Amino acid sequence: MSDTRYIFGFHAVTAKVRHAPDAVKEVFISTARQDGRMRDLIRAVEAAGVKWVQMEPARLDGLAGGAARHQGVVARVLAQIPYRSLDDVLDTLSEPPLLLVLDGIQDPHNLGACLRVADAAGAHAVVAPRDRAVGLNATAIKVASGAADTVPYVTVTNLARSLREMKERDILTIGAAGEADKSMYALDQSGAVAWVLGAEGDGMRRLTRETVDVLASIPMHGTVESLNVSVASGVCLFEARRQRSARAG
Ligand SMILES: C[S@@+](CC[C@H](N)C(=O)[O-])C[C@H]1O[C@@H](n2cnc3c(N)ncnc32)[C@H](O)[C@@H]1O
Repeated sequence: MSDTRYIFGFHAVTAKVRHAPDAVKEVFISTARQDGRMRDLIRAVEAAGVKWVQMEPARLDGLAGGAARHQGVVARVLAQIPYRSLDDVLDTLSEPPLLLVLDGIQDPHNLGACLRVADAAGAHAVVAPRDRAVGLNATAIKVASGAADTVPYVTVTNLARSLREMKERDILTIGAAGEADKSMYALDQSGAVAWVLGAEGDGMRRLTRETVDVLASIPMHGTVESLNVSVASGVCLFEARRQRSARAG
């Protein structure tokens, strides 16, 4: 039998059922929830031909590892996430790439929030180093609110090499760095862009900084030193989107 794992929360389970029903082996629904939202979910689960069973809330807590709120729904899904390569993603695009590169994010909540914002901004993939970064675990999938199934999460063995490959494809690689003199609003981001964001504590690694085409800052107007990485990702990606729309007229 294939390896399976548990995902939880309405958005994560609904997205999986909608976008990858074959990967959903079973859905567990809390006996304590019989509201309209749950009935909608059950309808979607049945329409996808997926088996579901009711379960006591305490047992659901156990399946979800007791770590996060599962909202009364847990699903057992195939463990293999269909990882795609960067080339796979880039070769199938019908518009200039918009990528989010995360250099060593450690917190699954941040990864989930970055995936969510990447989806919202229409980014084509989130790229991260395979080692030294948090993986797409159940918490990240839950926080992503469904975006873990819509935005490819591409892991690479050598981030600097991948950045060079992006540059060879004429993708402007921009490192987000609070101390950079250049404001991100002064950059032309209306073409192919990869925004590169640093990790929670140390920011971007030296080699990453040296490899990107340009460093740019989000101007800060208050007293805090930096933004949370997912917030910074949102500001950068949405500015790139805004410039594309403005250029398209
Ligand atoms: C929590 S911050 C890390 C702060 C870290 N001390 C540093 O020096 O980068 C995570 C990442 O968000 C991005 N970021 C946060 N605030 C930013 C700002 N004002 N301008 C540009 N990027 C920012 C950067 O990529 C940063 O590495």
